[in-house]
Amino acid sequence: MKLGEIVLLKTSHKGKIREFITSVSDEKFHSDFGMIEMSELLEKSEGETVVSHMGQTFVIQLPRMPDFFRHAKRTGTPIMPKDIGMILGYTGLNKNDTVLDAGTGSGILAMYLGSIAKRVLSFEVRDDFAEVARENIRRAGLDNVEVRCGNIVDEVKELDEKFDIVTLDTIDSATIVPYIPSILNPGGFLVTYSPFLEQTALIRKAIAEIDFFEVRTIECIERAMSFSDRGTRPSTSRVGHTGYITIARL
Ligand SMILES: C[S@@+](CC[C@H](N)C(=O)[O-])C[C@H]1O[C@@H](n2cnc3c(N)ncnc32)[C@H](O)[C@@H]1O
Repeated sequence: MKLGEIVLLKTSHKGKIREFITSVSDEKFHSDFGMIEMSELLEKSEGETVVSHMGQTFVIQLPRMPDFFRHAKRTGTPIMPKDIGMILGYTGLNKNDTVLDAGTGSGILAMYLGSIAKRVLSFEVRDDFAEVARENIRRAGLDNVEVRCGNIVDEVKELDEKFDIVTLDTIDSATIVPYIPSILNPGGFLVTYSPFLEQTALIRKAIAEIDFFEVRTIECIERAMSFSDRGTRPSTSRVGHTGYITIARL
C-alpha cells in the first residue's frame, strides 16, 4: 500500500463484520479492537492482514463505492444503489462524460457518478450539507467532483458550460427542465429522481414541452432472497419505496 492510500479494514467480531475506512499514514489508528500502526500497511498489499495491539486481525481491502455509500455521513435521504444502477445503466455514463448534479445532499449520487465520469459539478443549496458532501467526496479520494453551494434554479441560468448528463434530485426539478436544452450536449441525458408521483407528473409535463427523445419513467423494485434450512423465499425485510426515475434524451 502507498502513503495516503484509502483503505478498508475489515474484521469479524462475535459473528459480525466490523469495518473501518481510513488511510495509510505514519500515525496510529484506534478502534474498539485495539490500535494499529498504519505505517505497517506500507509493507502490505490488498487481501493481506494486519494485527492490532489487542491481537485482532484485520483484512486490508481497497474501498469501492458501496463501501463509501455505507460509511458516508448523511444529511438527508441518499439515492439507493438500486436506483443508481438504473441511472448508470440507462445513460451509459462513461469516462469522457461531464455531469451536472443537484441537489448534492450527502453527495452519494455525485460520488458514484464521479467514480466513472470525467467531471461532476454538483450544486447544493445548504452550506452545511455542501460541507458534509465535500468531506464524503474527499474521503472517497474523488478530485473530479466539485460541490458548489447554490440554488440550481438560479445557477442553471448562469452556467456557460454544457454537460453530457444532468441529474436532478430536488423538489423543484420541474422548474429546471426548461433550461436543460441550453446546458445539455446533443444526445445527452436528463435524469430526474423524485419520491412522489405528483412531482414526477410535473417533470413529465415540463419534459413534454421540449423535443426530448426516449422519455421513460421507471421505478426499480429490489427483492432480496432469503436462504435458510427451512426453505428459500423472498426476504421479509425489504427496501421499500424509494423514488421514480425519469430519463429523457435530447
Ligand atoms: C434528496 S437530497 C439529494 C440526495 C443526493 N442525490 C444523494 O444521493 O446524496 C436533496 C438535496 O437537494 C437540496 N436542494 C433542494 N432544492 C435545491 C435547489 N433548488 N438547489 C440546490 N439544492 C437543492 C436539499 O438541500 C437536499 O440536500
